Amino acid sequence: MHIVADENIPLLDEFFGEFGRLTRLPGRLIDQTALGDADVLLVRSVTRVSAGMLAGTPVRFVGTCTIGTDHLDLPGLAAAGIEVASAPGCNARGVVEYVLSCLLTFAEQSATPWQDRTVGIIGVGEVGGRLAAVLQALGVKTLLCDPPQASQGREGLVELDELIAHSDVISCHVPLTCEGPHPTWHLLDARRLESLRPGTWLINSSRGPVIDNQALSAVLGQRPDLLVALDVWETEPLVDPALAARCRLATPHIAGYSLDGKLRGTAQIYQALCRFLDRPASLALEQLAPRSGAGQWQLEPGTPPDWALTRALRLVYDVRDDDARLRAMLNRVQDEQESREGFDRLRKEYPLRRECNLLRVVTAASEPQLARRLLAAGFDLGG
Ligand SMILES: NC(=O)C1=CN([C@@H]2O[C@H](COP(=O)(O)OP(=O)(O)OC[C@H]3O[C@@H](n4cnc5c(N)ncnc54)[C@H](O)[C@@H]3O)[C@@H](O)[C@H]2O)C=CC1
Ligand SMILES: O=C(O)C(=O)[C@H](O)COP(=O)(O)O
Repeated sequence: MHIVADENIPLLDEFFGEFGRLTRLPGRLIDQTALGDADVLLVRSVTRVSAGMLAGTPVRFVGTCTIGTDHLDLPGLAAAGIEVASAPGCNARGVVEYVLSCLLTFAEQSATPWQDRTVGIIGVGEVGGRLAAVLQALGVKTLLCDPPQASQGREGLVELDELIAHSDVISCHVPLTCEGPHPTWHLLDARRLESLRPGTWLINSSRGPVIDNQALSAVLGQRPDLLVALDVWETEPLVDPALAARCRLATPHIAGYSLDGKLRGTAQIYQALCRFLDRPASLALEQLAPRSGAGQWQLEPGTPPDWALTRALRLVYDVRDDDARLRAMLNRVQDEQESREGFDRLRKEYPLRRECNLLRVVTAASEPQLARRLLAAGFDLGG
């Protein structure tokens, strides 16, 4: 068997070596010619895969080690009889940590406590659902919008315009879709962006085109009161430098880039391939992954209780580091091609980031009450 895979997928040899020959390629360079006689294609989010691309190749299985699937032509691949697997939820915890870190940063920048703000969450699936759970456990008021779930009878959800009208913070966690009853392409368009409440904090770690970037740049030019964090960009890997300059936080699509999240993605696709080939999945992530990050964080002795959670979050992940790296790259590059390459390099050479064990950090700091609330949220805070 011949497997062609994005070189940025970790543990490729360990999980897929037993299946046959492995060819690693930069994800953006995988095309029909590169596939050659491949039977299996393993990608992350930067490789667009359609039935046309696979026509004439032996590929019968496509696995994406990511949550998002907008880079795959799912109906076309299904019609061509090609099996497709993705990795739901694999890096959701990392994205939640990203959003929490944005909240802390905006709170510091605006000298406003984030716990007092109403957080509107658009898309309440793996990421949005976990974010809502942890915020609610911390006593933060949330407004949730998810029309697909509403149409299936889920209660307690609001319409998007109502969410916008009543939220101090808005965080987007929808898939990118252009068709169907609830498309998300330009979900936040000029009209909705103009209607944001004064001082709104807006965070997008879903997909770039969920927000009309041109409209956002124009609105930010008129509305310095809005604090915006963008992890994803409409023209990725190209970042509009003027828009980045108007955002308070700008990062290169790394919200879910914990090592743990990436490894989970690989393991989920390994299991899916084993199912497809009807063979036992003999390898488990626990055997192959480096030891968990648990225990590496310690709060300073005497950290005041009301500061413990903030310190714990900052220790685990600090979005300001990723923001600084992207801005340094944007300042350095001479042209758009260098900018594209710089964006991809920041992701390829991403520093080691482990998911948090907030609960352990907080418990170690003798914060039993806080720990109990976090635990009650059902938020999986790490092993
Ligand atoms: N920046 C990053 O590093 C990462 C980005 N993502 C992106 O985040 C997206 C969400 O991830 P998950 O929560 O795991 O996906 P999910 O599929 O579990 O949840 C998405 C939710 O959005 C809802 N939804 C769909 N259309 C909607 C609409 N028009 N308005 C409101 N809600 C709508 C769905 O009903 C679903 O409940 C992914 O599709 C991916 O594109 C995911 C992981 C990492
Ligand atoms: O899982 C997703 O969906 C994501 O957005 C990934 O974190 C993106 O990772 P790459 O495909 O860009 O490595």
